[in-house]
Amino acid sequence: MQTTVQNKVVHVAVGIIVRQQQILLALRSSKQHQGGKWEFPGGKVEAGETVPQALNRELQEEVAISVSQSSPLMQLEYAYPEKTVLLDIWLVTEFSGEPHGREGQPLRWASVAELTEIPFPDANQPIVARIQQLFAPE
Ligand SMILES: Nc1nc2c([nH]c(=O)n2[C@H]2C[C@H](O)[C@@H](COP(=O)(O)OP(=O)(O)OP(=O)(O)O)O2)c(=O)[nH]1
Ligand SMILES: [Mg+2]
Repeated sequence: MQTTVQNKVVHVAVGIIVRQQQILLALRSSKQHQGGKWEFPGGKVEAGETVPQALNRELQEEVAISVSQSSPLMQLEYAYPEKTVLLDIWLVTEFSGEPHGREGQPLRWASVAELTEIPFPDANQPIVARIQQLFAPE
């Protein structure tokens, strides 16, 4: 008999945090899923939360900023062998606080051009393409 291992989709709020044409990245720890890759900060949406609420909470917990302006950019579902994620990706264009890795994770600001050279989780390629499109000169 064939068994299908497909747990429910994990809904994740992800922030593309922009300041002076650069984007904030955080290094996922080697112990995490997709560890050792750079990510756009964010995390799982909890029961009863809206996505903007989850985004604000996660960005506060992970990089110590408060979102003051954001807009939805795209949604992306991706099936890793071990789980499926629904990435709910928001552009964060205004925030307060100076970002730092509150969980000890290294942070970096990357230009849009640099994004193609950086190792991201496998799901992220369409996000990078969308950001490049967004920032492309006319
Ligand atoms: N934050 C973030 N997660 C991503 C990206 N790309 C990608 O595939 N993911 C996946 C990795 C994880 O399976 C999931 C996010 O979960 P997470 O580990 O950040 O969740 P969390 O912050 O709530 O952390 P935890 O408390 O469960 O450790 O989404 C990305 O760019 N940013
Ligand atoms: Mg996270």
